[in-house]
Amino acid sequence: MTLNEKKPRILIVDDAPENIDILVSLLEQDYQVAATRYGAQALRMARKIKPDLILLDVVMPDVSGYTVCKHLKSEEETSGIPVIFVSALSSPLDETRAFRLGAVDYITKPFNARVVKARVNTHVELKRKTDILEQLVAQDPLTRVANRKKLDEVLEKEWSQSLAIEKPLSLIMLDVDHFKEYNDNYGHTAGDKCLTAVASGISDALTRPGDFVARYGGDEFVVVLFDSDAQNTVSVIRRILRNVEYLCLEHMHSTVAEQVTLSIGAATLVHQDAVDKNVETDLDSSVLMKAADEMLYKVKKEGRNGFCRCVVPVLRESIKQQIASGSA
Ligand SMILES: Nc1nc2c(ncn2[C@@H]2O[C@H](COP(=O)(O)OP(=O)(O)OP(=O)(O)O)[C@@H](O)[C@H]2O)c(=O)[nH]1
Repeated sequence: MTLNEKKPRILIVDDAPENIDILVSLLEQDYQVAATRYGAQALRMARKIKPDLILLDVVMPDVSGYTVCKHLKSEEETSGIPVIFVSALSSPLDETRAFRLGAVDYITKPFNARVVKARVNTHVELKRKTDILEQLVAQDPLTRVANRKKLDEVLEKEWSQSLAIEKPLSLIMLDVDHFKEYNDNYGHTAGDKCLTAVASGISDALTRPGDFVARYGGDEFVVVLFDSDAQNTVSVIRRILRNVEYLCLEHMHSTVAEQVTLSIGAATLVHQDAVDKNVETDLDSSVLMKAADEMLYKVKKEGRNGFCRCVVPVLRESIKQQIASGSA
């Protein structure tokens, strides 16, 4: 491990303080260790600190380890955390139940400290490799922003969330102007560098933790902004345009400017109360892509190097439910 690398995090959950003490002293040299005696608190801590591994007792006074494991595996943000049960229960039935619930290992008490450490090391290493693989699967190898597969996943999730809690959702589609000419004249390697720099310019313009950028393909990028109304979306677009302008990437073969510029189309999903002919009731996330793409096409047609945006109205879910139940 290099100096800058953080130690992996381990959460110990055991109702006996003496067991916690033994495990902490065994692991604290190589890991950041947190501990709790309560199942319910273990769930809260797991969501907050996102440990790389959980050592979980079965019999606890409030919530059993089995229940904790079931909850961990059912929630998206904690389902990937490996769980090793450490328990005095040693029947095959107990062990198989733990594995059925998603545990990666089962250690019976009284345990041998060296064996515990060896098993912990193995599972933490496996988790590290899984994390790397998951990141690679979701990443565009050239620009290191998310890839299209990840975009599909994120958009679907944000779309459902937007409908469920009636928050606006914005999608921005960005395309480098005359990128073919850039490639043809400056070469493919310079083209790659240009795309990487543009991707950084876009990423740097995104300020909130949930803001998301993906390479859609070729010289096209897509940004997804949850809970971002039209006004905030315009601010983000302006920041992106400014960042790319500041890159000062020479493009003497563009008809628009002497440097690399972008054309941008954006669409914002807004939730409305009234049923009128302009307000759609049943839409899916592809409508935002389509609307942003149409706006992008408009900008291209009008001379490039700028942006155009629109609003996609959708009927509030709560109103839809009232209509369905006949109370509206
Ligand atoms: N260097 C590089 N070029 C790529 C990559 N992926 C796609 N391209 C090139 O991107 C160019 C996209 O060209 P077009 O779709 O015609 O777009 P454009 O020239 O920007 O035209 P407008 O969008 O209308 O301004 C093509 O020349 C592709 O070969 C890549 O990963 N690296």
